[in-house]
Amino acid sequence: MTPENLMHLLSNDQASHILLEQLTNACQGSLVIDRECRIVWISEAYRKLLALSETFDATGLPVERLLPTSQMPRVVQTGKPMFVDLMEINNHWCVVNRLPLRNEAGDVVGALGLIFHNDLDELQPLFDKFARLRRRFEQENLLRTSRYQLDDIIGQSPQITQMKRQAQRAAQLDTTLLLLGETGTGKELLAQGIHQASPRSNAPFVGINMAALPEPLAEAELFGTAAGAYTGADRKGRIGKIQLADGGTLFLDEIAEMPLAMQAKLLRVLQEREVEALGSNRLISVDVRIIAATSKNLADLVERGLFRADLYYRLHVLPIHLPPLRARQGDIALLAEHLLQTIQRQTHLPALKLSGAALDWLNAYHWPGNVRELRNRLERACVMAEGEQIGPMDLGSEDPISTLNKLSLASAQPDKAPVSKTETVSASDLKTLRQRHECQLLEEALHQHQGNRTAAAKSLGISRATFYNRIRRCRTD
Ligand SMILES: Nc1ncnc2c1ncn2[C@@H]1O[C@H](COP(=O)(O)OP(=O)(O)OP(=O)(O)O)[C@@H](O)[C@H]1O
Repeated sequence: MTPENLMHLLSNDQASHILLEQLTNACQGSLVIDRECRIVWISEAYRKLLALSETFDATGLPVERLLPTSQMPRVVQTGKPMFVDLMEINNHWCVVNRLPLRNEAGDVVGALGLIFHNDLDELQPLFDKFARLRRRFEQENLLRTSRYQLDDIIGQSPQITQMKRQAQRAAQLDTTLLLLGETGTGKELLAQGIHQASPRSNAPFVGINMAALPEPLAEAELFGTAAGAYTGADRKGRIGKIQLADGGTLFLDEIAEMPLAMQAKLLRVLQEREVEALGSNRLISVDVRIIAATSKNLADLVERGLFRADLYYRLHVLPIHLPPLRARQGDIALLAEHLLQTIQRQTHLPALKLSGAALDWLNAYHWPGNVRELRNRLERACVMAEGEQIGPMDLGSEDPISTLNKLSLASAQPDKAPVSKTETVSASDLKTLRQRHECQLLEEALHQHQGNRTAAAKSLGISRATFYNRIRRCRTD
């Protein structure tokens, strides 16, 4: 790709050409990607910095293939520039500036990245400190970052717009938050977005899923263990997630699964802002913002004595409700388009469009696994579709679980799925029927995946935690 071709992407006017040439000369590397995040231009200096061989043609490659941690796709996606970011490229510390490129109509057509690594001597102490900290964190496997911003939450429905507004306001406050929504509605995405939009964005975002860890492990993970208190791997002691999140945000996913004894300890952290590692009698002050999330009805659990009322009130200061996908009809097409682009970018599968019938099916489906399920179904469709369009069958419209959910759709949205006048199905029949079918499907999926729960959950388009909960319920009923 020549600079002329590049200019064709941007505009043909001479002034932009000269400006780009000057920018390229002024820095020690420049890179341009198009809307699909593929490289359309890479300067000679950048090629040298990356030590690319002379014959290697990088144009047309997804930028993440050349630079796996590149933030350029984010710039294309958000249309917002990113100034003065630190990035290590081939053992050189660089200062990177990234700018969106727009056409005459103002639409983002790509992004330009400019790298500086000469004459940065005065920044050397900063680089050294950054590198030292990073090494330490990597060695201790402690590096945690949040990948998402509030802008990454796709949707224009009134429900999602209101939720984003609430989240934006909540980000500025430092209070504890409780995110309430079904599985796959984007609670973790929202928690990360709030952290990024908060004054704590430069500090760690640490997440823990209470449903994914057995009780004894969960306590050590969260509160840490004191040196010498245990034998084996924990002999040296371990920093708990609460302490790791010091200065930043701690995301407690599936909080309803937290054992009662641990709830009491967490309450102390919330009240006193102090943490005591297992096997230690020393209290350490911590400054963390807690964002908890659940898909359960916590108030109901409190009534049944399964969740502490005092902790519930501490957490319930600022609840944010995430709407289920079936209640955001207007967002389904938008999300599907966005997710298809992401899947195609990440997997390099051919670009496919949804047929009208596929879109109708997406809009009519009940979405028990919400956005996560939508993504999984689209991913599968990209692999299964034989033509240039994705049809309803490619999305799994004939799966037993889809049919099953049409039943629940009938009960949830009576105006969308009329029931024959002669049929009288009681709600409890439907519930039992659904549960029985669901248990069968869960067991079948588990069998198909040789007992691997993560794979089984994935094949059903639900989270691992939901899978654990549901199969536990099936086996105890
Ligand atoms: N509004 C949205 N825009 C774009 N992607 C979304 C949106 N909501 C959810 N997703 C995507 O859907 C997937 C599931 O989201 P996430 O893990 O945040 O859900 P969750 O509510 O925390 O699920 P669980 O309760 O099962 O843990 C992720 O890949 C996330 O990026």
